[in-house]
Amino acid sequence: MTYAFNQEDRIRVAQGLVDVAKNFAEKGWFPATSGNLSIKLSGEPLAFGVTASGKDKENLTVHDILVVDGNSKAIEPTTLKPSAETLIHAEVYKRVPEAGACLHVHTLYNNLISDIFFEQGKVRLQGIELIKALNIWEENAAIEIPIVENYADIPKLAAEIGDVLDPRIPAVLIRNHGIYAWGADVFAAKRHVQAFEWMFNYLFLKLSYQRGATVPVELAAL
Ligand SMILES: CSCCC(=O)C(=O)COP(=O)(O)O
Ligand SMILES: [Zn+2]
Repeated sequence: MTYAFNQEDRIRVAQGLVDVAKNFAEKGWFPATSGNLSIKLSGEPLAFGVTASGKDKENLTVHDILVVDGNSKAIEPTTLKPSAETLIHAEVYKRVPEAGACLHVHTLYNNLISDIFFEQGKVRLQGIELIKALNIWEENAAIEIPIVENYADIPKLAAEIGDVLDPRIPAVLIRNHGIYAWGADVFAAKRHVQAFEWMFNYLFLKLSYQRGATVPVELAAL
């Protein structure tokens, strides 16, 4: 298969990744080099720009991005190694053809929620205004975000994510690991990550209050 992607498109993708990384880094969403990000290049066959493995995403530059194919193999000359979790991005793009960007962050609240609700296989959110950020507009809407085990075997983890994902819900949680969320473009994917993170913070604090916990002032002020 010949890959002849447009260099202007490549620049768009690399810059888009740097911009979204800056936004998430300001929120502290890339602890200890965790997280990875991708944006699809235009056209067929599947090719996407993805962050290189082990880079400090808090200081991401366009030199930390490489272009890979649907098998997660680099399709340009590079010394960079694609993210260890690139297969998950490829799986999302194969299962959700309309997805144009896929973003992964490890945060405290997505980890807590993924563990608390793991046995149920999903976490339900209902009646929260930010559900509308997912383009779901019905009154008192309820959504369920699937949760999968954190397999060390990445092909197995990617396949499991592909099996459980619900095309109506643009995210999957990995137990005690983080969230993968996607959207038609990087703007939508970023909005989805931000909405889920806010709702997980909300849910955790609400559960804590209901169970009689005294919530630290700095968290209560979020
Ligand atoms: C230090 S975090 C462990 C790996 C991980 O889960 C992650 O998101 C970052 O991996 P990458 O290869 O994309 O740097
Ligand atoms: Zn990760």
